[in-house]
Amino acid sequence: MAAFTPSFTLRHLPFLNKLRSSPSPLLHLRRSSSSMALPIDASIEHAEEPKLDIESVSTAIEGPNKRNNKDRKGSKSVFPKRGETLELVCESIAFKGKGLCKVEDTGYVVMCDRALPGERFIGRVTRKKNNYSEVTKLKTISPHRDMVEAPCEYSSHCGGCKTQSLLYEAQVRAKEEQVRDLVVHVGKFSYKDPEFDDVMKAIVPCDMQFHYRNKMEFSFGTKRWLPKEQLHERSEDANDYALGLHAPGFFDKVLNVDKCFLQSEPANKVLAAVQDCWRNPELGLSPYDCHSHAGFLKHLMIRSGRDVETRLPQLMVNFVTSSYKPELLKPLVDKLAVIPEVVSIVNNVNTKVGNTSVGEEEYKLYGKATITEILRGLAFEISANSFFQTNAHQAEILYKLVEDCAGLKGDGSEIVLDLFCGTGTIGLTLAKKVKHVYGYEVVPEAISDARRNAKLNGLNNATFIQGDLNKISESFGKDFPKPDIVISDPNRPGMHTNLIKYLLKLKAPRIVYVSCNPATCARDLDYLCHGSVEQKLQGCYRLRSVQPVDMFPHTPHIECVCLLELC
Ligand SMILES: C[S@@+](CC[C@H](N)C(=O)[O-])C[C@H]1O[C@@H](n2cnc3c(N)ncnc32)[C@H](O)[C@@H]1O
Repeated sequence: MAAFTPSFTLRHLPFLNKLRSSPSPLLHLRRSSSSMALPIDASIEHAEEPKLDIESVSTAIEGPNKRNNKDRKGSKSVFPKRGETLELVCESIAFKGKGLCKVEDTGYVVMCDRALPGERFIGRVTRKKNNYSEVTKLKTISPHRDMVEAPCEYSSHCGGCKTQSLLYEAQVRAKEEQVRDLVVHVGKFSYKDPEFDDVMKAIVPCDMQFHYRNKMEFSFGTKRWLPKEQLHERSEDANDYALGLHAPGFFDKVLNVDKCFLQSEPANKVLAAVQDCWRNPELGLSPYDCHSHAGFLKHLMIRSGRDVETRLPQLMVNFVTSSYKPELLKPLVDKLAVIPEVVSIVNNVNTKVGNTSVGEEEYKLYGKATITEILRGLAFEISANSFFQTNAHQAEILYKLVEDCAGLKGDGSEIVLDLFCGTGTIGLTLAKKVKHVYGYEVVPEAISDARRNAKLNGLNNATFIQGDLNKISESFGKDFPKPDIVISDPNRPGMHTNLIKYLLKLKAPRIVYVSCNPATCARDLDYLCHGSVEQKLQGCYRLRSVQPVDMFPHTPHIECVCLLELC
């Protein structure tokens, strides 16, 4: 029986779509030929240094552009030169939401930010990567397919939403196709296997396509970023401060925004109130300058939740500043405290030059230090810096899928190991049906929240332990009985090789792998099912299902819930 070998000459989706409709009954869902020559292996084998970037993934999907520097006519280089302009048509959306295009005649792959399927445009080559080139769009000749009017005025510049002008159905279709491609080309599962279409579930769309984010972090900046066509509007006014979102690709430039369609209406009231007054010279507030390191205000974080009893919205406002000067924040606090939904205002003080929102110290300025949210019937307390699912509405669906995959007997006999447990949400939503939940997480505050959340919900069969799962030692696992079900929900880099080694030795009957990065997820599924000679891993799991879920409409992010069963 022939195994599937991803070919360098694969066409992208049209090819896969054709194959999908005619699966061969002779082939099995198994590792493709071990003689994978794709350079992806070198860049994605190491979870400790995850280098699964757009380069490796586009290579994985497309195959590298041939190393032959002549085209078929033998005269012209296939590699477009830096600065060269090309007329291109976007074929599909690839990893990280970039538009994938091919140069006419040579088929050379170029990636362009914000190019959407069907769009014909002029692009300038800006960068040559190993196997493809990056292109900046100069001018659209004809628009993309499935075009809709974007409701947000910032959508064509803001780094947050990249596909607002693409019909939602087309967005989810593209995400579903990306997951399939990654499972085949990075995960090395064969689409020709008769089970493949059963394993690959249709994406679950999000029925709330705007205002779904419960956490937004806006940055303060000394100089507002303007798109080229608005540069003439730049005022010569010394106070050209901005509060908004980072311009795509710039850590130091901020696009000023007065309203964001991804956050709730009450959260927009907070943003508007701050925008309304923070530049007032009488307040003496200054934005932090990440070059000179002068200035006070770093970020404005707004978190939304719901009151457990009334189910009414409640908000936490977190000012991240470079020093502790509560008197400077007082006028802002007074202005925000009158917004009925605001129940908590805190100040994270980050004195370091780094511009992260987690401070060394946190001070409560108004109300409570936490807000609450309800998920699968349980109440959760959330503090400023702990991880909580950013789309709580869709998290209900995600967690239901996790529970379905866990396939609990419901007799209270099973042990669940909840890896990367955050504030304990997944484990706790399963706790009532199992004997005990053991949760592991690196952030100490999240562990405190998880313990508090267990108490809050009257659950005393959950143990949460703080630890770095990238640094597990031989003794890991000695503190808990062998689990029946492992839930693993790592952040974007996926699982460390040592953790995968541990899981392969542990041999729990089921692993439910929840992922926010289908590329690293596909790599880890490959390790768990097929093993790796280079990493000395012997795979022992069978992939039963991969369920993509759209948690973040209009953005390139894709969540997946995967079920693995011990062979
Ligand atoms: C995608 S979140 C999942 C959280 C949780 N399962 C949930 O659904 O809310 C990933 C979590 O992994 C934690 N994390 C990241 N790296 C870690 C590491 N090396 N060891 C342990 N936990 C880690 C993060 O702090 C974060 O809480």
